[in-house]
Amino acid sequence: MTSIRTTPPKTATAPADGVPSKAAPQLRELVFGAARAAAVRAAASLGVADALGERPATVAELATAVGAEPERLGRLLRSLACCGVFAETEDGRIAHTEMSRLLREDAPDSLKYICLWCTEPWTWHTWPRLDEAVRSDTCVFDEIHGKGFFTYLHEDAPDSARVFDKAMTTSSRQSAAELAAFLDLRGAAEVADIGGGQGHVLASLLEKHPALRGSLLDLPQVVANADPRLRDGGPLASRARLVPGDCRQEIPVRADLYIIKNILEWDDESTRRTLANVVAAAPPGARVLVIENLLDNSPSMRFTTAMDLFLLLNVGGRKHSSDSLVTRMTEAGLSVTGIAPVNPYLHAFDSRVPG
Ligand SMILES: C[S@@+](CC[C@H](N)C(=O)[O-])C[C@H]1O[C@@H](n2cnc3c(N)ncnc32)[C@H](O)[C@@H]1O
Repeated sequence: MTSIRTTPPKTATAPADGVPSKAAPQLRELVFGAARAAAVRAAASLGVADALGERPATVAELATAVGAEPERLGRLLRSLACCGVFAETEDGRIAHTEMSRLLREDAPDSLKYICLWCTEPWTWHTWPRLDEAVRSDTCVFDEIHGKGFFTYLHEDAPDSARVFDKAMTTSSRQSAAELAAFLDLRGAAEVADIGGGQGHVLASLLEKHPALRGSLLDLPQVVANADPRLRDGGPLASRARLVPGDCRQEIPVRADLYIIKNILEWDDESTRRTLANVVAAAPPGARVLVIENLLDNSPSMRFTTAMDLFLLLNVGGRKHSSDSLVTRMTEAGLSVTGIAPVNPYLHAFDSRVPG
């Protein structure tokens, strides 16, 4: 962010040539964003999209299928249809749209768990304290719960932890194939995915490169539910090592390539310690690939800037710009050798450990 205008132009909200300004209705809609998010969450929790097939259904049929009160379900669906999530046919039935299909659990590109994760109960306690987070340097989530986000998830909110892991697996699954296609792994025999979630990215890489071996490091409760392909008895188990741990404490893994994808989004001290631990564990010349959605160069600034605030609240973290990531990697002693898009939303920062 380079500059912020402090005095808006006088014409900012004035009607132009008799055309009523859209500013007031737009602002009213904006402050009702919570109603939109809650409506998507309710539809996902009720399983409405899963209950609706390719043939349009009446609200009554859907209400029976999901165990809802028909008149109220109709109100929920009307509100969603206004935004393009479901549509009402001329004879008053409910039909799928491109967006409502994404709420189906069995959709190949399903966003069901991402929608649930972004609207989990704890989010509704943290958003009202955004002004506090902006005013101070405290982490709102830690203040409310007296413990860090991941500790809270695993100690106090196991259902939310499961939603989070499924959401991460969904987004990994969607980017894993692109990452496997993007990555040139010539010369790499050992890869380590740090904070690799349930291991979808690692499994995709091991499947694509039959001689490659790999380690998955994540929190113990996450690694315990790793992708079955990587676990004992799984087809990739003989080439996979599961490493439960805390990457801010230690990274007990030697590899030629370290992948750090969507991890360096927490507080700066955690980022500093994680990168320092990678540098300490890696052999000289090892490759370190940091993969992130950026605040610059993003085709979805509305999503990325919202996620930036979400991270500020729950982990005292942030989304990065190219410059801020390069600065942190360089400060850790890494030589950044290139930045390339993996897909329109993700960028890979390639670097080497000195030596
Ligand atoms: C945003 S997710 C990213 C997961 C995966 N890399 C991906 O891109 O899909 C963050 C991951 O960091 C893990 N994590 C959080 N704190 C950690 C820690 N201290 N040590 C290791 N992993 C951690 C979480 O369990 C989660 O899997």
